Amino acid sequence: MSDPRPDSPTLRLRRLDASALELAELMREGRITTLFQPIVDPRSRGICGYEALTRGPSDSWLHAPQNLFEAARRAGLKVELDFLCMANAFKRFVAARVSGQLFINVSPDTIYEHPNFAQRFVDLANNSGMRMDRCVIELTEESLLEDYDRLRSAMQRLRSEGCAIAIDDLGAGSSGLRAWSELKPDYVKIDRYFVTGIDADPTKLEFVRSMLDMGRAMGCRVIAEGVETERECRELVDLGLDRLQGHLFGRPSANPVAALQQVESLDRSIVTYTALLAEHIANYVPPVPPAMRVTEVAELFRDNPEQLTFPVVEDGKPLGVVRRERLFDLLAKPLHPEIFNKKPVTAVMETPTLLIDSQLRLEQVSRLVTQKSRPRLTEEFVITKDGRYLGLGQTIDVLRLITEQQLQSAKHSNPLTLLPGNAAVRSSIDKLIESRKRFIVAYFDLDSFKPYNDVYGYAHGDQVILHLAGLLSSHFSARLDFVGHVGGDDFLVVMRSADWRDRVVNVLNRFAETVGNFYSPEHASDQSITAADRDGRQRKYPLLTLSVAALDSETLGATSADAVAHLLAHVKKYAKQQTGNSFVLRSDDRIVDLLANARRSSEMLSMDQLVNSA
Ligand SMILES: Nc1nc2c(ncn2[C@@H]2O[C@H](COP(=O)(O)OP(=O)(O)OP(=O)(O)O)[C@@H](O)[C@H]2O)c(=O)[nH]1
Repeated sequence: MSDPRPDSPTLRLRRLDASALELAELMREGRITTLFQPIVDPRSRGICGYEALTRGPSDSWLHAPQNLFEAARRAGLKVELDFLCMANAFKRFVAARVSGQLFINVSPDTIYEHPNFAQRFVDLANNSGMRMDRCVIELTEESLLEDYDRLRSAMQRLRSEGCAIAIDDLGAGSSGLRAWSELKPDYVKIDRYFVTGIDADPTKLEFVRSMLDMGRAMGCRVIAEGVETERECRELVDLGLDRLQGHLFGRPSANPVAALQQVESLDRSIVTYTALLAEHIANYVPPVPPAMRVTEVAELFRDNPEQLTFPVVEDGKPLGVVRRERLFDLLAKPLHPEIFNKKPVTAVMETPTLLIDSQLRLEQVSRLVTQKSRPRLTEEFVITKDGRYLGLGQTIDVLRLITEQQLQSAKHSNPLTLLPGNAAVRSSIDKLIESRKRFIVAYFDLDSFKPYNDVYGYAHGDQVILHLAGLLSSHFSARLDFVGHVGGDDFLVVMRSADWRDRVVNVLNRFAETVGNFYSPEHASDQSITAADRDGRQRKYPLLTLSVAALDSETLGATSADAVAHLLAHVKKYAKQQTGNSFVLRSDDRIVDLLANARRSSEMLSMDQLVNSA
């Protein structure tokens, strides 16, 4: 019986059989298209590579890669199709002259079936002028088989040529973790299932976090694919993903895009990156061999009007650089073309030249490149990885990234204490609520700070604020807790340490012990100062104390940082009404006075009482 549905299995099988001929024809005619989708480094906010994706002719049923490869498998043409795709991708990528790596899909079946896969891969790359150390082989997890010895030896050979290895779609099949442990890839790509909607799904978040932890432990970079929304991107950047890929950054296109369009979540991410490294600014410029003649290099410069520098590289080792301006100045002199044109480029290259290791931090790079008496912003230098040429860097990029990073952290931090400000605290609370993590948030506020400022002046007031900031930073865990300075004498601490109560009490005790240091001996012995109140009347004020108002997220029911702030305002009012150092917590529907608790039997006030009293 025929099945009339257009997507029915019967129709699909019939089409597959009929398409064997069509496939053989389009392979013969080379009517296979390669598209390139950018892969982004969130640290440098730039494109660092592209995945090559194959498509059949757009007017054919074989346009979709799934149909194309399935038809090839049934027709026994899978291996040949794979090699055709590789050759196509190499050719188009080299012709596009973009920088970065090329991620190229290889099915492990092809490696098993072809007796000498590695050699054929190397030959194809060499024939297209594609450097092996720019290639990343993506092995699809679904088809990873048990013959790891075979796979490993092919990968070893390719690695020795400089090629990197990635495991694709991690989490989609069942063999990914074993492949990860057996093959020790340079990259793993997390299946898009875990990425889609990660911002609203705590389980997916935990999965990705664990994969990232494993990646860190194994020295392997983790890529998230299928990133489509700003919210997903923000979540992934905050988690610390090494690479991102998806429609948000660019759809697959025949001409690889050289620059990333603006992505708000990347620009606005408040991330304290460990370090920006030289590798983040390396821009791959095809090098020239030392034997290339000066006249040919001059021709290259003419063909590439934007190019200011070409590296001279032999077997991966940088020998020097040749610069446009100097070369043309030289050739402009009488008789010089005749003298130099036929000479190899080594006769005119700049050597020794500055070589920067890819792992140097940008601050160190900046020091090295600006050491010259008159550093030029557009001057390029060579970046190496393990002594081999990786790309060129520009002084202006070093300075741009350092400045951007400084602006980012300045924008989000308090200018006096340099602690994160409101935006960062809110985002940390929102994130904990979204991931349903328990936390205690506490407001620290100085009591009667205005009179202190009036008597001692702003500069002394600043010293007290800095002292309190120091106490908070040193008493809370940098890993689990988050100390923010939300303005004036107000601090917010988001606590996840189990011993949070002790930590708060210790801050209060330490503050009480040290506050006398900020007063004159008379005021300290008097335990008070005299200042005008808000109505202009002189009155006595005790030495500075702290009010701490805290909320337990378990009993909150709050769905956002705004709601938390609203609830906290009530608790703060109650804390402010207590004399001396105070520490109150809203837990369930009650306000618990924790300091009073420590001294005498628990004193509790229901929320109704509190709201009525406020
Ligand atoms: N020295 C200094 N003072 C500041 C800074 N920012 C705000 N202030 C002052 O801090 C005081 C804060 O005002 P309030 O919160 O009403 O002061 P308070 O007297 O502690 O009032 P309560 O919190 O109700 O006890 C004001 O006098 C502000 O001018 C700052 O960066 N440095």
